[in-house]
Amino acid sequence: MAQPSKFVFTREEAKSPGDNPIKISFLIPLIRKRFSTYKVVALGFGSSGRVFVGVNVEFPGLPLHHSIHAEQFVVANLALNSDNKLNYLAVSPPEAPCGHCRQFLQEIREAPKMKIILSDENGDNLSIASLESLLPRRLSPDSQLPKDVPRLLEPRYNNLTLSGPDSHVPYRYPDLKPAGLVAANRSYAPYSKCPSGVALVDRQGIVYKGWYMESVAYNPSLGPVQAALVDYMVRGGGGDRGFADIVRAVLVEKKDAEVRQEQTARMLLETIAPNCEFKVFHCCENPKEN
Ligand SMILES: O=c1ccn([C@H]2C[C@H](O)[C@@H](CO)O2)c(=O)[nH]1
Ligand SMILES: [Zn+2]
Repeated sequence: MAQPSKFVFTREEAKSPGDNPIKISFLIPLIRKRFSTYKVVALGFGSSGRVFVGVNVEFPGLPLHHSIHAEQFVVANLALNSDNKLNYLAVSPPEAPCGHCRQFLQEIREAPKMKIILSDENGDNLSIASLESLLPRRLSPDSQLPKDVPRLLEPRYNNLTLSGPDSHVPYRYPDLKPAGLVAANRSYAPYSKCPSGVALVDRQGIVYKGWYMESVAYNPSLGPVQAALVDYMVRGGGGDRGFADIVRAVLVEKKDAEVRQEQTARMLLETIAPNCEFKVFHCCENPKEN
């Protein structure tokens, strides 16, 4: 039987005393023990009743803005598991989500109503604040996007197909190109309209994928490699060997896109997985049917 993920708890496992979802922060010390090298842990309570874990991820050798915040990890974990709502969010005490994450979280529908669980440094004295109260004068996606545009975590399909001279040439590793396209088709890029997806393969031949998630405030956006690394970590990729076990990666994005991930993705992968073979495939939007 497959090992259960340490990054997703089922409804049963997440049951806290009294089965009260707001008490999910009782899980934090447990996770902290498991991930003693990480400093920040976040827990997200999704609409399916599962609890999703996030940790902060730093990349030695790279500028700090490539890091993944624990809260962003939670959001990517929800997205990978197709849970489309984040009802409660807790961060390891005594932290609360930082400003960057408060802004990133705005991309989720009805984000202002999201409940943030706060506690003292021991994890006691729980209280709940709405995200709105923590970020009252925010830049809101509502001012930029029509209501019917799917928000982050809502199902979406970008209608992308592979394009260019090599689009029909099978790649040596047949799983990878379609996985990158599937990821790009789930990417949330409503502002730039430049979606992208990444698929990674480890030494065991297991495929992981993740997609670019944009923020209306641009900088809090999560890159497609970072999102794929969340999948890699959630599913235990690399075991104790970490990212060095990633042997191949593909990026799928639009050719000549205004927001291009290629250079950053290459740099990130070269730094964390020096033996990784990296390939870029281009895509375009299928013409709309009348
Ligand atoms: O809300 C926050 C604030 C910081 N961090 C991480 C980023 C970095 O890895 C470390 C120091 O800021 O903590 C988070 O994960 N969430
Ligand atoms: Zn943060």
